[in-house]
Amino acid sequence: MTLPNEFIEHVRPLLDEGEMDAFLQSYDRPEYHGLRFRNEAVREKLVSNFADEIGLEDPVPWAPLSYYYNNEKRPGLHPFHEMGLYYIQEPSAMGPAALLSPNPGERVLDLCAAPGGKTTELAAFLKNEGLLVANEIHPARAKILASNVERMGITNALVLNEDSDHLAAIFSDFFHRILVDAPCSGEGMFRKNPDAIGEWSMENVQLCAKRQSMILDNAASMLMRGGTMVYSTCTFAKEENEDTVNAFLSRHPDFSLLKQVRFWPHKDKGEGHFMALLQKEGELSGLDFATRAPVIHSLKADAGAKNKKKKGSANAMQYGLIFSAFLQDNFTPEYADAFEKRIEANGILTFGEQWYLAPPQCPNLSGLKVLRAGLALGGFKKDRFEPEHAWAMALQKDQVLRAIELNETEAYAYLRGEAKMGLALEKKDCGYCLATYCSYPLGWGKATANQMKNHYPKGLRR
Ligand SMILES: C[S@@+](CC[C@H](N)C(=O)[O-])C[C@H]1O[C@@H](n2cnc3c(N)ncnc32)[C@H](O)[C@@H]1O
Repeated sequence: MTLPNEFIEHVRPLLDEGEMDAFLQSYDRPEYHGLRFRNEAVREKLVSNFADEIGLEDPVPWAPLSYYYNNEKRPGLHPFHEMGLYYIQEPSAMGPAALLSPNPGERVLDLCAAPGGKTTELAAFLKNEGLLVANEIHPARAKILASNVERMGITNALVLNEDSDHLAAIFSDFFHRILVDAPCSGEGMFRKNPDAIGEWSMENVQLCAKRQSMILDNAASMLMRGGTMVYSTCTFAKEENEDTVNAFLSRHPDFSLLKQVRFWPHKDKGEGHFMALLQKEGELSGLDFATRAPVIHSLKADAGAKNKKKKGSANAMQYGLIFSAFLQDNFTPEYADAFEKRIEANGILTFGEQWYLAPPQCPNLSGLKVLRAGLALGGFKKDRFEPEHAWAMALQKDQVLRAIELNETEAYAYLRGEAKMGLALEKKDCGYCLATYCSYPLGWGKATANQMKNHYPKGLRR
């Protein structure tokens, strides 16, 4: 691989004497591939039963639930990937969220989040407890972020499409942990993405450094006293790394640097990455203090209010009843009861006809561009409730009354949008059902006497 001379000379002062050869040679070696499991239970089952099938190799030492894999096995094309059982992620890129390692129940912000590698990793730390705000400024990238959040069955995320500046004006001293995975000149990704070499210039390095400082200042104001923040880039440039951090520390004397880490392609099994762990002085408040007035609609009062005027549409109270009936008809009594309790605690958010189970500690959403707010449950078509794919991805097989287990061929057919034919079901077994493979959800189906109709979203079909 041919690297620009100016880039090589720019990196040289960062390396020890004699290290340059090893650095340059690393560009002619194949890249490392990594994946990260959704949670510990999935990790255990897939490592025990499917390690060969998905090409698992050694664990990635710096990130829980993570493994190198053999790319010839193409785990990104396996149904497990669409089922959100793992996320394909460059191994070094797993470092920043692992360094931040938030605790369940905390309020966490991923400020520059798309496509969602680190968001989904932070979610694994949070175990769906606490609030995860995932923000991305670019609208198309924010949509990809939202779909990855849904694929991974995350129920406590608020996905926003905002400029960091606007968020800073709203969320002052709000988060326990913040990840700033800043836009950068991407030098560390040249081996993985050689096209980026052509876009590299010293002007761009300077431009990125300026933008990073602005984003970091925004993040600083959103962090609670005592909270921690990780700043990360996938570049080598000192201007975007140590210099940015040092300039930040001199502008913010209430912050201290706890740790600074660099990954190098000739020393570590991953691409180039930089991360710094920073802390705001003071004591971290408990997790139980009230968040600012949440805009949460109650199940019975506000839900469906927008539709009240529509001819023939149900009123707010009826929507609540239709939804309760849907819960009773499709889920086990244990799940339905627990879900009603979660509704009482978190509230339901309505966006038009779409219902969401709000994330815990949900902030006031007015004035924010919201793509997802908690768990997308579904919407009302006249007097019927139709569940969202996101809900299926957040379920376990034993929580629903009807699940239809598919074999491998049928699982691939399901992901293409095909129905499963040849069933002979009794009336009680007809209705919404969870299509599963290896006992994990693929998505919704709707069973009639002789077939399961496919409800996999058209936009996701292969
Ligand atoms: C390095 S990428 C993030 C990768 C992501 N954290 C992951 O692990 O998948 C940086 C992202 O920041 C976004 N971005 C740039 N400026 C921003 C700003 N002012 N506020 C929020 N996001 C911004 C870019 O569009 C880009 O998607």
